[in-house]
Amino acid sequence: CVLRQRQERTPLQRMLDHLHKAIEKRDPNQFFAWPVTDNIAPGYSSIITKPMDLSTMKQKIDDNLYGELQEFVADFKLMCTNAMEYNHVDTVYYKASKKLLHAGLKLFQPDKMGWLLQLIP
Ligand SMILES: CC(=O)c1cc(-c2ccccc2)c2ncccn12
Repeated sequence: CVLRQRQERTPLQRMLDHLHKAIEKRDPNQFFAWPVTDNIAPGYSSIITKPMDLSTMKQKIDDNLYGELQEFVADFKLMCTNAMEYNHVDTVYYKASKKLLHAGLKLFQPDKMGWLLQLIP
């Protein structure tokens, strides 16, 4: 097998690592940590066509699949809106996703991102 030498983290990857950690901290129950399975959420895979979760987002950062910040933000929004689509408004999951969405979007605001945006040449 070809030994893949350790790839250097690009400035964008380092910034996304930071944002990913900040989002994880805002999901203390780890509702968004792993893909939602049909076992825990009946019919999920037939209702949600584009699933997304934090472990998948982490893997995409590591595989350098995000070309720019907006692609990361889009996956974050997808993860939250999926939960608001599948779960009824009076569930813990709906409420947690709404709260996480607003907390996350505050993170991405330029003024909050100031020093982070310096990282990208
Ligand atoms: C994110 C989401 O929709 C979700 C996470 C979970 C979940 C529950 C416990 C542990 C981890 C995730 C869940 N359970 C039932 C229905 C929906 N969910």
